[in-house]
Amino acid sequence: YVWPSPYDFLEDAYTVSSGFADGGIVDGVNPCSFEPIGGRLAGRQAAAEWLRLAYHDSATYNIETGLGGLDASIGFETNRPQNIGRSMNDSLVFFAAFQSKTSSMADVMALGVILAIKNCGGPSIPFRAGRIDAESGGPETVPEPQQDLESHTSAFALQGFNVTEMIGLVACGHTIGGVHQVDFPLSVEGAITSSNPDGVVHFDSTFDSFDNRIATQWIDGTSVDPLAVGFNETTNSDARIFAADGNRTMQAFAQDPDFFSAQCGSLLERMLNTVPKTVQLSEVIEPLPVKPFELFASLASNGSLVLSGYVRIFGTSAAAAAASPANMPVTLNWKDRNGRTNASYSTSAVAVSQTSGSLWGSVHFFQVSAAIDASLGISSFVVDWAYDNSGTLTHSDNGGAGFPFQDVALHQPDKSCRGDDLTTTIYAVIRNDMGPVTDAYVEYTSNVNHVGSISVKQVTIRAPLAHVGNSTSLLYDTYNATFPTYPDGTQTDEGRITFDVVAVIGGETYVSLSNPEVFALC
Ligand code: HEM
Repeated sequence: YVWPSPYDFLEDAYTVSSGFADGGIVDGVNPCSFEPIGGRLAGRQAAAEWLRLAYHDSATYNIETGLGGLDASIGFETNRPQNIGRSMNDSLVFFAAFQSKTSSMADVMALGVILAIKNCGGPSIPFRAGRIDAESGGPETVPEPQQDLESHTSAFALQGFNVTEMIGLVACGHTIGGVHQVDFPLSVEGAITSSNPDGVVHFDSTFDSFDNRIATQWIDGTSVDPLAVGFNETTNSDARIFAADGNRTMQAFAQDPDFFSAQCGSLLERMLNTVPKTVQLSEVIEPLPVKPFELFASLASNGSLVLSGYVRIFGTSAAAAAASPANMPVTLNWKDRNGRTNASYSTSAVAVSQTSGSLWGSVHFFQVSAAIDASLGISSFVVDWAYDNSGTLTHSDNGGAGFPFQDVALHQPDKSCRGDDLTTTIYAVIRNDMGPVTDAYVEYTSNVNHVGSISVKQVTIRAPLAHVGNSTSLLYDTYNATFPTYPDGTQTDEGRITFDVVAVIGGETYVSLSNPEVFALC
């Protein structure tokens, strides 16, 4: 895809997993053994909890009706016996922080699982976005360990998975994590200690590695899986499932770790992409090689435009990994508002001193700060860059047309502020030399409790921008809008707040997209 896109936030979170501009999701599952709630719950494993959560959410799918699947309906289902334990709500609370106008809970869950599995040494699962959160719970179709093989086979068939695929999915799910005595006393006993307060018994000896150990131990008779060799025959559902095809699938997994990894990759991809039939998923989202990050233009006190923010460069090559950002030439060349280029429409971006990490390659950030003559303006830019000073420059033009950039409706972040009375005031400047401004407003998206679920849902309000007067430039007028930070009173601090600044002039709409929440006090 090309920038800007509604998927930019998810792409950022997918791509950057540590350091500067850290997306923040991987921090919840790094290392793979990491306990939830910032490492405070001994014996529990966030990565495993996320994967179980996503499975239980997707398990409401019905292939005959095309309803259910990964739609965050799990938020309304956590009080069911099938979903026993604190883990599901803990995971949902973690994910809620990443919900926004452009990232549903179901998308964040899918992304979380993909990042967690990769970080645990598992396969690279392609990520698609576009899931829509359900408004209520789904049917009670999550399999339970005391059920017989026939029930499990038909439950998986209803979700669209045959017997071989059921064996695969269960083995891929049960290669990390384990069973907790506090929640499953019929399957685990004598495991609770002071350092293991929930009494977890892992499925295999490498619970913190997404590997084929679950299969090798099952095949060579050293399995420790409480749902396979547990004291209670009735709840040994893994044993019944693993042997459902005479152990053929488990044997193949045990023999070939690459086969296991590849099968898990494609089965889990299908599981995560099991969505209600009305939902259209996006194309696969992969890191863009060059992408702006938090790049915006505003009007300075001397009347010139200032372009500020960052450019991100991502690559998977050895050169990308070896590059030292301080030695990378990165130049941003823009076109003025009439589409013209000029040698002086250029600025060097400076390497950000803090490094960044990605699970998928190497990622480097460069800071942009350029004054632009307001009368000339800007309409798009390209980035010319190389991994070292002697290298030939790569010309990145965002798929051909350059990175589009409008200079008509600009948020003024240094003026916008929050009142003590929980109001937010957004300041903007809008060009005054293009004809009458027929409409101007802020579209502000915040989060309200999703009653019945611990996740949140988004509410967007439109606040008209009122004309205030002049600005520091003869070419721009100042506008502002004041509205409640939590517009309908039931807002929560969870989830991300973003807003767009919009101006309509001569039938054209100009938007300053996805500005971050305002915290400065008035
Ligand atoms: C017949 C099908 C299945 C049954 C009966 C079953 C049952 C269970 C049970 C009883 C637990 C223990 C939960 C706890 O103590 O917190 C568990 C854990 C887990 N399950 Fe399954 N499961 C099934 C299929 C799957 C599938 C298909 C996946 C994913 C693809 C999956 C992923 C997990 C994970 C990751 C854990 C570990 C959770 C943790 O350590 O907190 N399960 N499962």
